[in-house]
Amino acid sequence: MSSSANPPASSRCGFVAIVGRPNVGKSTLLNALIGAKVSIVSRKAQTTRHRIHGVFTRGAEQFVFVDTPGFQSRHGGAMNRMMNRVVTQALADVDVVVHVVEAGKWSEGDANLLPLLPSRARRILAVNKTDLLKDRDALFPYVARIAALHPYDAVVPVSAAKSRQLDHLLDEIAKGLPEGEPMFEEDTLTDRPVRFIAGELIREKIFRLVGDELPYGSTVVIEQWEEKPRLVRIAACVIVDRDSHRPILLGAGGERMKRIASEARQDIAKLIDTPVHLEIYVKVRKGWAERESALRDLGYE
Ligand SMILES: Nc1nc2c(ncn2[C@@H]2O[C@H](COP(=O)(O)OP(=O)(O)OP(=O)(O)O)[C@@H](O)[C@H]2O)c(=O)[nH]1
Repeated sequence: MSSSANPPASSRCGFVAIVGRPNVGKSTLLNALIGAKVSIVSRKAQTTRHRIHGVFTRGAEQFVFVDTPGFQSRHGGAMNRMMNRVVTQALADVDVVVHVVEAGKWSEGDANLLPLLPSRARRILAVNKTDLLKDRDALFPYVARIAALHPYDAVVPVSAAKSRQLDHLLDEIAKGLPEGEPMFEEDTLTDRPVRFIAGELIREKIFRLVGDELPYGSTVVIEQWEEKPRLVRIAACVIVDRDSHRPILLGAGGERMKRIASEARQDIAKLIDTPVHLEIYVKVRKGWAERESALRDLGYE
């Protein structure tokens, strides 16, 4: 028998969304899953409708985690319906959705997501914070109760904080990734990808801290990246579409922007393992979002 009898493992790559009501541990889980790997990716020439949160490559499998901003909505009524549409669109073409819940807890916020889980994606229920469970036997009736509400493809109890069962979760996610070449290439640690990720980290803070108030038409540009011996000096610019968006970003007395910058600075410093000095400016460029979305519709980013 020749060794060619074993065909090479085919590669898989796909989009994964992590969803769940606030505070269930989505960010912690994402960080635990991708860890520092987020620092060493660069975008291959390709287009995507998604905002990428992080990319994790494991052997021949590439997991592209995407952002689903609509889940941050805390509004009711018409706003809620609008946000549901945003969520539905964001989830329309992901391959895997991981619905995170907190072990032993189930509330309206959890239930509200069920109708939004797309049936064509692989749907995984991740029962997080299992480390807090006093009675592990209680997990079975809990899972059975939720599984009766929605036809999940898999259920995985995890602890994001203690990194428990994460490989098992990745195995279950991988089953839903379509066969295909990786969209991102693993790269050495050069400026470009790190800058790109730094921009994404700032963007993520904006989404977390400004939430639904800021319409989609904002982007982050890294304007300066200066490496000193023990410090990296970064100047970033947030481009918004309207004058009225600037005070939303800044917050009262500039507090909100201070928090965005402070949280982003900490994440970037962790990413590059060097202290960071970060300044963020806000620039208004009228009509920018429209041009941007027109470009995006044409397949450009
Ligand atoms: N004990 C324990 N705590 C956890 C676990 N995962 C997350 N947490 C904690 O739960 C809290 C919320 O975690 P986040 O990751 O911010 O939750 P989130 O779902 O991203 O929250 P939002 O951004 O509000 O939607 C934090 O205090 C975490 O430290 C876990 O597995 N075990």
